[in-house]
Amino acid sequence: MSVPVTILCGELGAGKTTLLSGLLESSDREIAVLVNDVGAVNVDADLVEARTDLTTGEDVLALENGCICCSLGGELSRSVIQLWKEHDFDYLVVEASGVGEPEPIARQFVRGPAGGPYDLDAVVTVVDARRFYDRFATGNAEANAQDEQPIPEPQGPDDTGSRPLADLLLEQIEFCDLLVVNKCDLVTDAERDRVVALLETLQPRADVVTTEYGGIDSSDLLESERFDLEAAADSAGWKQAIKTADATGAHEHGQDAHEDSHDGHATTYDDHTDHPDYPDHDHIHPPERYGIQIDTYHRRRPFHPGRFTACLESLPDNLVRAKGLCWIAGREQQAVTMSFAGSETTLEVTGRWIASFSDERQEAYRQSQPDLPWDEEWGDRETRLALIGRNIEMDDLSARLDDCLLTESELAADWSSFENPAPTGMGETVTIPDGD
Ligand SMILES: Nc1nc2c(ncn2[C@@H]2O[C@H](COP(=O)(O)OP(=O)(O)OP(=O)(O)O)[C@@H](O)[C@H]2O)c(=O)[nH]1
Repeated sequence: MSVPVTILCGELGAGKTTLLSGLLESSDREIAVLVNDVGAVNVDADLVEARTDLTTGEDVLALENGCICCSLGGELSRSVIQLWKEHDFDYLVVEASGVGEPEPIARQFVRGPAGGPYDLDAVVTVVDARRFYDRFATGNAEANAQDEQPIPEPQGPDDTGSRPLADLLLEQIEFCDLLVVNKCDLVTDAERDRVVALLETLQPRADVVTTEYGGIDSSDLLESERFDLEAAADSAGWKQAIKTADATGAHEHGQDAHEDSHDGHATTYDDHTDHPDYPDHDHIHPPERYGIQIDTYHRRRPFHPGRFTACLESLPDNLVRAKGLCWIAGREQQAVTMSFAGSETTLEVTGRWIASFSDERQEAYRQSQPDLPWDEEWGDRETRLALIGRNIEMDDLSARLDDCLLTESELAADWSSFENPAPTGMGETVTIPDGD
């Protein structure tokens, strides 16, 4: 029988080890733990080893050579298979380092060799409620006054740096089955509720529990059978927002790309009203009183590279998350993914526009994707962004983005003559700091 696995993720210091230690103490199962920490000294392994009820002395296996996701192909699989062969246990918890992406780890247990002896049960992300609130949920001062909540004191710079770890934190939130909102002793009830509402927007599929010092019932965490790879990979709030916009016809099939289109589709959730396009869950959506909004921005006209990157340097404070594909003039081949997570923005080449391939290949791709929207002149090139914010003027943001689109005369100009900081090679990433 395969051994169930829980992957435990979360920011550095969010409380993963605290939660795990409590779990090892309270559970009567034989739990093996795989810890991956960054840094030379593996503090967590020592701590967890001291508490684990396995007795061989090798119960906690540490992947010390850097990051779990970099050593994934080989070391992780080898380690867990070796663990399985040499020890007797009935559950495995993988504590990912605070800088590990959960998806590649999860894939190892689904499609990799570790998928044989193991069965991935759930991906759990621990969130530090205080830090999350201060970073993402405060909104503007006016909004806080409306909510009659004191404006929290700034916490000062994070010892881990706020980015790209903020981006990674959102990815950990966007790819998980259970969110544990820890350190609730450090927030007020109202702050905690806002954090929960925002998390439910960012990851509508996950269950959310709130804890202090990781105090969670082991049955909530182990053998929950929550994991579903495809659903997890597809369930991020921003992806759902883009899908919803598509489903509600916000798409312009074959529209003249020279014509400005304003098809942004804004959603502010009503209390107790289920979103029509989140099929697989039944919890209440982020209520309107928290002022959380989701919008999509879709245009079939390229951005001017200079104006667009300047705009990304000063995105509104209340924008929590933005992600999606961008069409940037001068990058006619590259489909660029823009990702904003609270402070900085990254632009990464994540693919090629189908329209940049030979006619033959275009035809083959289009046949395999008959629903792909296609413009006579520009093909599949387009910008399609999901925007998630709190008390934010989405129309103003859309107008600011529109100002970055090429003007009529720029459309007719030589786009390669524009100064262009956007990345060029596949996988290449450019980080644009917040200039404010
Ligand atoms: N106030 C408060 N402190 C907590 C809570 N949970 C954990 N801590 C403290 O936060 C610090 C970090 O907790 P850890 O459990 O080591 O966090 P971690 O996520 O394992 O950290 P890394 O291994 O560095 O990624 C420790 O000092 C804990 O005692 C909580 O609910 N409230």
